Amino acid sequence: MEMQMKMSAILKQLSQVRVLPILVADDVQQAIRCVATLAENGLSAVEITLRTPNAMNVLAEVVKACPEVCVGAGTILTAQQLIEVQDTGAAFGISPGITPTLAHAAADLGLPYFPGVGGASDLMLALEHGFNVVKLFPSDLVGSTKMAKALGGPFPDVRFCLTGGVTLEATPQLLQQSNVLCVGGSWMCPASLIEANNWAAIAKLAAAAAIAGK
Ligand SMILES: O=C(O)C(=O)C[C@H](O)[C@H](O)COP(=O)(O)O
Repeated sequence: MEMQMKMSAILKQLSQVRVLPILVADDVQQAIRCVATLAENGLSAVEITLRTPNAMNVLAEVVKACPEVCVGAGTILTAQQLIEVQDTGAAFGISPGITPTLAHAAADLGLPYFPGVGGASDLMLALEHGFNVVKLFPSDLVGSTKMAKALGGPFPDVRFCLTGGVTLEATPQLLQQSNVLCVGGSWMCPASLIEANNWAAIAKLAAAAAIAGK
């Protein structure tokens, strides 16, 4: 599928679910079980961070095991990681920030990509490379909806995924800001519950998050 079509499909999905769970996992079976639990409870898109030694393998196996889920990769810090992410068949990539190298590489690869921004200069770099949907990170520290609203003045066509410090309680209000596409967060799949294989607890957190996104 051509990049623009892939991107449109992802944006449509994110605009429907509006809450993107962020998973840190190193064990393939736990990650598959976690992503399946999130999806069964209404969260049909997920970001798997590349923060653990086995994360790229986890990503590849989740992509294979959960074809009904829109699986993306997070914490992309290098162009090499972007290439590896595309090879896994992941739907999209996300970074906590933006560099010219990453922006060039993502544009060249044609992988749907959401760079991270913390302010206007980052956003201008993203726009130079054609990226107008970005992750605002760390959202709570750089002003959350106030920042998104302020950036909406000079950049009216940009939409944000607010990530970093987002909570269940804050979600409905954050999603009311008109240029916020979605929020991301790790609260519905905390490491302690994954370690404990407590899928029932994750199911409850996911269901509540899905409702908050409606
Ligand atoms: O590693 C990355 O690139 C990330 O994706 C960072 C995450 O977005 C945040 O760490 C999630 O923030 P919390 O919901 O506050 O845990």
